[in-house]
Amino acid sequence: MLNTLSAIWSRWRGASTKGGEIHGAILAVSVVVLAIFWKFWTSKNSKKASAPMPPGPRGLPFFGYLPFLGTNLHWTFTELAGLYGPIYKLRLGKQLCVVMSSPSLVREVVRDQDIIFANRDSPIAALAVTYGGNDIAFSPYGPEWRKLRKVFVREMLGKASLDACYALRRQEVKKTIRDVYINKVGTPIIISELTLLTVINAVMSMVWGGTLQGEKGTNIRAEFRELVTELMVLLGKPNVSDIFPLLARFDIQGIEKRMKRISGYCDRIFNSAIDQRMNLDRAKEEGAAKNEQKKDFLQYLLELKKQEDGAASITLTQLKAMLMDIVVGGTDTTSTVVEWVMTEMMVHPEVMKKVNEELTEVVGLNKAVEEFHLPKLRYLDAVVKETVRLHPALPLLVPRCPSQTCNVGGYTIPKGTKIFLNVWAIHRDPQLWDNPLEFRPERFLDDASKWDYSGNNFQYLPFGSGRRICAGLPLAERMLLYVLASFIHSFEWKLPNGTELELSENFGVVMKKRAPLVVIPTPRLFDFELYA
Ligand code: HEM
Repeated sequence: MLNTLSAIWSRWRGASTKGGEIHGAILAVSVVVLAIFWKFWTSKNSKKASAPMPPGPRGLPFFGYLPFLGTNLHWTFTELAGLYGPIYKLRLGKQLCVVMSSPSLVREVVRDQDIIFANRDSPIAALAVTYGGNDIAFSPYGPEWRKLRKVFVREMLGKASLDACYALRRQEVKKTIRDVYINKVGTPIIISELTLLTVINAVMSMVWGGTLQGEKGTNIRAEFRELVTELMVLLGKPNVSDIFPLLARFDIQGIEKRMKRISGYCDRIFNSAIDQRMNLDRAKEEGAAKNEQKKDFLQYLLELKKQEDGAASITLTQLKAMLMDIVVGGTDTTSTVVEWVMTEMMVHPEVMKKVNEELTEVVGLNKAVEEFHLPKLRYLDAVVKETVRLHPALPLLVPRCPSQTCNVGGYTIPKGTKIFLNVWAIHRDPQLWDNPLEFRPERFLDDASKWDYSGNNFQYLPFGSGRRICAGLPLAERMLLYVLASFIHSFEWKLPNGTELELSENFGVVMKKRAPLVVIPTPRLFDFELYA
């Protein structure tokens, strides 16, 4: 490079006459600046190249560490951190994985190098059910993902839109409470099933409001509950096709095939809802249908789809993939957290007592819970926060994948590595939390501003952090508290005689309780009109 510059310099000298000294000085300075830049750049790269790979277990040839993983991945990962430290690598078949479990490393990934790590390593099962990753959760980082996420977070889940569809959520929660009051008082109920159906009903109501009503609608919701349950199980299963891509075309476990079947079923329902909604809109334009007062998510999305050339316009496939994100991402997660909260309260009756007292004070025994009560339910909020500390619904978040080779914690992380952020371990780290295994909601009351779900405190990340933080957070927060507060305010919940409560976990894409919680409701409110 220096030779080339001196050649230009001598050619220029020959040609120049006046002002030669000034230009000469400029050129000399340029040479020095370029030389410094060159030195800096090469030394930076050589540092990068010399950074070692993280330590980690060797595993077996071909299989890597796969045979030793066990069923509870988050436990194995936490044990390995005890041996290798907060950042280590392991191979699962062909796939290189790096597991991190300290707030400072998480910070490097989701804050300092967020763009590099904003990609997903999408499993085949997820691609099969999200129209090839055309949704928000599994699409790669880029302009399309940014567009979808903006529509989702700002338009659909903005405050105005969530306020506008409160009536739809309320209607479904009330329906469940009425059903329990009429048909289930005194009988054992699997709380996760009751909650999942309530949340699916509420979410579907918000998604397509008035369409798909009546018996057809009821059947579809019941079927959806089963499909979502199966889908989550399949998503959480280690898939040979992901681990050994050469075998992917054989789909040995049949996971892809089953996912495609579920996806096909959902697609038919989405098409039917879209057709009905478009017919309704056409009728409205022609003046044949009454003006509807509530706008559901499908209407928002169809309006965006209509803006053929607009920067925010979306395709029909993207629209349906986003519906899938709401139905799948928003239902099982919420009902799982409700089950964990109820379980912890059963284990800690003194906590349940305090929640009841708060509800009596804030709402009153002569009224039903409304969403405007929620900000005042500070203790219940702390109970939920403590529950998701100990039982984060996604203990390893959704794995990320760097788009280029980079450096984290002084180690080289090659492009394409699958990154697990072990939030479960961070939430139970004794160096970060006093008596971490103790269930003590009060820890979240002391300094409420320090604890929220925004992902800015890297010690507490139940909804993730950074660009890929849960896109449904505003809705999740409302739905979680509203469903819980309504259930607890309306009924007293007791365990069937002789029940021995345990808190063991079942690892999956969403971490559930191994044995479902069974509880018996009795009415708590005096006025039976509140159940009507
Ligand atoms: C209690 C309920 C919920 C929990 C605990 C939860 C948790 C999470 C977590 C941990 C992530 C991964 C974040 C990361 O990688 O940093 C995530 C992503 C996501 N969640 Fe949620 N979620 C819940 C409810 C919802 C709801 C109600 C919706 C939709 C309405 C939703 C939609 C999504 C989407 C679309 C993503 C992917 C975001 C992206 O990749 O850009 N979630 N969620």
